[in-house]
Amino acid sequence: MTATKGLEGVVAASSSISSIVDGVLTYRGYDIDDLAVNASFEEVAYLLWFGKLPNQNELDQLQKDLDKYAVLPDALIEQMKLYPKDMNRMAALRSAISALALYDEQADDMSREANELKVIKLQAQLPSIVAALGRIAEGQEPVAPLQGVSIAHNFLYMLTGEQPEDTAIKALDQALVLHADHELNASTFAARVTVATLSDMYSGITSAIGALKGPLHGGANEAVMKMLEEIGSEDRVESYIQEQLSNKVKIMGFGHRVYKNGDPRAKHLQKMSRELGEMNNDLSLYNMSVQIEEIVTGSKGLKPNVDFYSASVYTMLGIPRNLFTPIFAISRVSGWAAHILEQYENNRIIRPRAEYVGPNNQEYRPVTER
Ligand SMILES: CC(=O)SCCNC(=O)CCNC(=O)[C@H](O)C(C)(C)COP(=O)(O)OP(=O)(O)OC[C@H]1O[C@@H](n2cnc3c(N)ncnc32)[C@H](O)[C@@H]1OP(=O)(O)O
Ligand SMILES: O=C([O-])CC(=O)C(=O)O
Repeated sequence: MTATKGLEGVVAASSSISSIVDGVLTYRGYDIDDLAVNASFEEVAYLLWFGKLPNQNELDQLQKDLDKYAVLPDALIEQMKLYPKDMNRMAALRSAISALALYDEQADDMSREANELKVIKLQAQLPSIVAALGRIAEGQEPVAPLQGVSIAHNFLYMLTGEQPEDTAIKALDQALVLHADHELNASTFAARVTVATLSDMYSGITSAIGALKGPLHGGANEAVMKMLEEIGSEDRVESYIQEQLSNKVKIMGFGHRVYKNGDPRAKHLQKMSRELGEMNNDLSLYNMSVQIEEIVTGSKGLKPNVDFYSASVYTMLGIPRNLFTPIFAISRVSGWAAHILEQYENNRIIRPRAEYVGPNNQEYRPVTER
């Protein structure tokens, strides 16, 4: 038995949710380039869960269901207020989603019907939790969700307490579409491993949030922004990046396990970053990002991934850095939930083997003889 480090190239599940073939990403057979410019996040979430784009009645019903469940249990809000103010927002989100299961009487009901309802509840509640955590950490009261508006609109409203601009809603909605699913990435795999033991959906999503938090995965978007802040100005990009590269430090937001010729989502986020910069009359973050890309791609051949330009996009939308990865989770919970439903439909426990490389033939000696 020989291990494949990082399971590179190992096909570990069959799935009909999303695919990456020759650098083209599709959700249920729809090209991400098509969905990114034409579909709303709600349509995409429905597509991932139910395998088809919704008609108007189905979309209206989804909106009603999301409205119904977006309101958080009071007890959860009170609990979140007890979290330390300097909490890591992803750790707090992981804890809050785990706690949410305690307030769902159907958490352990494994029927398809109950699981589909949990999908809607989680999609509705996760944005409310992220916005509430953002406000609580700043010493503000959470803002109750609006009814009848998109998740992008509601999230920006709940975070700021103010009606967002249409351009901000559109940009966030597109970012949510782009992040919704991505085949067997680390957090989706974590979710599938957890529920393949026939554990409940909340456990699967909690595992996924833990996996997304790391800087090699979803946490990279915050790490990119930290890097941009450290660089500070366009004239410092070249020296900063060259120094990192010569010290063999990874440049966050670059590289990918599957895409070797570029992530198809990055160009949409780059365009959004430029457009927001032009609108704000401040292209500095965009220009710095382009310079970084030129240097890293030029010297290492590495291309930006989905996390690279999303950092400048979210900052220009006025979102604090420590909420970038939670926003990724607001979108990706749609994909995690679709994968969990798929796993339950055709389940087998996920239990690979390990190649043992430790010592052999050891003999036990009593503690007094060691
Ligand atoms: C939503 C997402 O999860 S997208 C990914 C987000 N993560 C990041 O942006 C973090 C930075 N990138 C990385 O760490 C990696 O590219 C990953 C985690 C995305 C992929 O990892 P792997 O497939 O294991 O690639 P691996 O780390 O083996 O890289 C191959 C080579 O490229 C180098 N490399 C990969 N990414 C980078 C980078 N961002 N900066 C500098 N060098 C890099 C590695 O050091 C390695 O070089 P070597 O062969 O000389 O040792
Ligand atoms: O697929 C991966 O390994 C990481 C990624 O881009 C994602 O989860 O969106």
